[in-house]
Parts: sequence; structure tokens; C-alpha cells
Amino acid sequence: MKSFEQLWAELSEKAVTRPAGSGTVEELDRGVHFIGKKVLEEAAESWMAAEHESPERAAEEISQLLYHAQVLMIAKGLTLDDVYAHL
Ligand SMILES: N=c1c2ncn([C@@H]3O[C@H](COP(=O)(O)OP(=O)(O)OP(=O)(O)O)[C@@H](O)[C@H]3O)c2ncn1[C@@H]1O[C@H](COP(=O)(O)O)[C@@H](O)[C@H]1O
Repeated sequence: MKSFEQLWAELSEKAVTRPAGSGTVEELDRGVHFIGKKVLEEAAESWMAAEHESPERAAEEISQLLYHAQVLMIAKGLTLDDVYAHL
């Protein structure tokens, strides 16, 4: 288990060190357009899981939505504070 901030630290480091086999690095290389579609896909799956599936399944899909939102932030050069400033 990891927190939102722990995941952010891990993904930010991988974006710099670019370890082989990282799905994050692969997504970053594919760019904002590809990552944006993943965000939409996981948002839809989160919605459907919340409407029709168990709380555990909804939590799983929402975790993927948060992951892809973080990858999109990194691709766009944003920091956590850039986003937190709007909360
Ligand atoms: N939390 C996640 C995470 N959530 C989702 N995904 C990716 O998001 C995609 C969607 O997952 P699923 O296959 O379950 O989704 P699906 O909709 O059924 O099918 P597809 O989207 O794959 O077609 C997959 O390619 C996963 O690899 C994630 N990939 C990585 N992480 C975390 O990010 C960290 C870094 O990952 P790497 O960069 O791969 O080392 C890891 O330690 C994980 O904790």
C-alpha cells in the first residue's frame, strides 16, 4: 500500500531515472494525448465500478485513475503544489 504522495515521489523519480520496464516511462514517452485517453478510460471504469460493482472494485479502478492523473501531471511538468493550489 502507498499514499498519493508516495506514489508521486516514485513516479517522479522514475521519470528522471527511466528504469527499464517501467510502464510509467513508457506512458510518458507516448505523450499527453495517450495519457489523456488513459485518464478518460479509467474515469469511465471508475464510474461503472461505482455504479455496478463492489466497493473494492471501485477502489481498484479509482486507484488506476489517480495513477494516470499523476502520470498526466508529470507529462505536463506540473508539481503537486500546482494542483493543490486549486483545492
Ligand atoms: N498504481 C499503478 C497503476 N495503476 C494502473 N497502472 C497501469 O495502468 C494500466 C491499466 O491497468 P489494467 O490492465 O488493470 O487496466 P485495464 O483497463 O483492465 O486494461 P488496459 O488499460 O491495460 O488495457 C496498466 O497498464 C497498468 O500498468 C499502474 N501502473 C503502475 N502503478 C504504480 O506505479 C508504480 C510504478 O510503476 P512502473 O512505472 O511500471 O514501474 C508501481 O509501483 C505501481 O505502484
